[in-house]
Amino acid sequence: MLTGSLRPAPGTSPARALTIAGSDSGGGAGIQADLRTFHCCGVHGMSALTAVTVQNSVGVTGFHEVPVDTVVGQVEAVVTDIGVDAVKTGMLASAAIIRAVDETCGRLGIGRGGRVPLVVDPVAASMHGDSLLRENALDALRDLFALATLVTPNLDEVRLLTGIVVRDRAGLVEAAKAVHALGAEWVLIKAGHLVDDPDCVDVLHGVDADGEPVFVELPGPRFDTPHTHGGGDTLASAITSALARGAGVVDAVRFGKRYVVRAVGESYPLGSGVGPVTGFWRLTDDPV
Ligand SMILES: Nc1ncnc2c1ncn2[C@@H]1O[C@H](COP(=O)(O)OP(=O)(O)OP(=O)(O)O)[C@@H](O)[C@H]1O
Ligand SMILES: Cc1ncc(COP(=O)(O)O)c(N)n1
Repeated sequence: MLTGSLRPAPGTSPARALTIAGSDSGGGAGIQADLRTFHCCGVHGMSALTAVTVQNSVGVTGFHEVPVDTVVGQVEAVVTDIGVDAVKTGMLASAAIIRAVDETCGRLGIGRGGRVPLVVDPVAASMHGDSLLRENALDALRDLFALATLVTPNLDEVRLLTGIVVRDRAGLVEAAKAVHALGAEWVLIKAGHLVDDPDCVDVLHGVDADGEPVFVELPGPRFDTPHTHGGGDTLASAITSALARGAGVVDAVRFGKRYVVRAVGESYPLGSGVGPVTGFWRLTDDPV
């Protein structure tokens, strides 16, 4: 449970989180969703942009990668000056960017073996099925898992990464074991795409301090809405915010699930296609 004011006490600084991800010009997913969620979770948000997508509520018509040196430069600039308490990756776009992020994070003490937790959301495609990852980048993405405190694949990403097709809740557990075997410390399998299940029960899997396997079910309702754009980003960045504020992985994931359930429950239509989840549901009116 995260307690305390969301705003820093006068003269103190809030926890700091960094997203390494792509821009969604429609504002529903990507760095826009991540920064919105960081702010609403009381965390100072920073970004290292990897790609600019041409995107709206109907789909993604193209993307342009940021040069690798500029991606690395953004990470180094903020980490060496401002410092960081947790990092999240989203759309990494290409094998070259993934490998550079892997090397940079390892060198700066981000991820397993370091001081700073790393959440890897292995974004491969948009919810419309448009690719957000260049061909031949899957091996680099799998390699990055070895550095991850937590990876958060959806069911399409599970299939791409492991070949496993999940059809029911038992399949979620099998998927969690298979993805965990790729090297991450913890794995959260998201059940949003299991559309025949009346609920959305995500599964978290890792190993406890005694080396014993741990499985945690994250139950939640399934809302009857098409407007779930950015749900995965909002979940992973809420988890990252909680980690930045000092929570352990299991508590951070429970917080993230509570956060995204509310965001999906209050999602809104936008444009002529799929609207976003409300990552800012925590905002309250300021009576003036
Ligand atoms: N219709 C829904 N009602 C309630 N919760 C949902 C719904 N759809 C997805 N979720 C929840 O939202 C989170 C994101 O899950 P999902 O499987 O959709 O990930 P994703 O595909 O990566 O998201 P995105 O659409 O952002 O790519 C999970 O916690 C999931 O259980
Ligand atoms: C820049 C960027 N990052 C991530 C997503 C995935 O989100 P979704 O699956 O909701 O389309 C996206 N569409 N765009």
